[in-house]
Amino acid sequence: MPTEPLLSVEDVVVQFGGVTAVDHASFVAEAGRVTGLIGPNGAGKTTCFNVISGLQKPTRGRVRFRGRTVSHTPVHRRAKRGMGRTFQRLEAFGSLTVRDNVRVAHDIHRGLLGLVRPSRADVDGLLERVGIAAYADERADSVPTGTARLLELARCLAGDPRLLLLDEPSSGQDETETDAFGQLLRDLAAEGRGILMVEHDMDLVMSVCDEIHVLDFGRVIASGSPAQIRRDPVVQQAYLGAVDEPDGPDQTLVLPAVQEVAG
Ligand SMILES: Nc1ncnc2c1ncn2[C@@H]1O[C@H](COP(=O)(O)OP(=O)(O)OP(=O)(O)O)[C@@H](O)[C@H]1O
Repeated sequence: MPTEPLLSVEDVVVQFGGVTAVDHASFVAEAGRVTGLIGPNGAGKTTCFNVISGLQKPTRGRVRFRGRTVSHTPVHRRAKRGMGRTFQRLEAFGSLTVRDNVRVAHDIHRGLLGLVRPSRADVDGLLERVGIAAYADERADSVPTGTARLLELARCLAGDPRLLLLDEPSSGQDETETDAFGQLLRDLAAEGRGILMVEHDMDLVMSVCDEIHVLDFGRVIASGSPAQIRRDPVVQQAYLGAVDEPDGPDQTLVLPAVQEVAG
């Protein structure tokens, strides 16, 4: 009998007044795989993340996670069931050290504030895992943006999630950091975690994802492997069409991958 995917988004619609932000979108994210969710600015990616994590109720459709429908389950219960999320904006406590931020996240996730403290080795192990141990004693608001993004990931991992929802996790990272980050994502997936990532860095998306879903005007216009997505004419049109519009990060980042194929 085929097993159900870790996460399924099924025929989800989200309307904000007259704006249809998500338009009958269906896609899955599997355990042990890195799944990319890409699309031009305003395509509905963040709204999908909000529906999946529980910040936004779908107008219609449903979300299934680990075999249960969670469309109306509160955020904290989804988190408890194994859903972890990082945000585009940084959420860490600026006046605390990097180490204490992870310690607090650990306490919050385990719901044992003040009763069972994680050991320093547990916390430092997470910092080492994401490659920011050297910043352990720095205030969170003093570290570079790329490091702050990795701190978000460490805080998320403190909850030992089965599914990680990562919203533009590599922004602010330089090329070396992004390469290391890609390897970390592969390692996390190899442990059996599912990763669903919204990301504008197409080199990272194409090198690290097992599967990619492309949104445009709220609709899923393509799903497939990086190679399939690269050569999909509908995807190329969605991005090439965006060239006529004001400059945004999507266009410059995506076009090289598309042109590579065209050439
Ligand atoms: N709370 C809201 N109220 C009204 N419209 C909204 C709201 N949130 C999002 N939208 C609209 O829904 C559409 C999808 O937005 P969303 O932020 O999900 O796109 P996105 O793909 O994440 O974009 P970006 O890549 O720029 O972050 C856009 O037209 C946006 O203006």
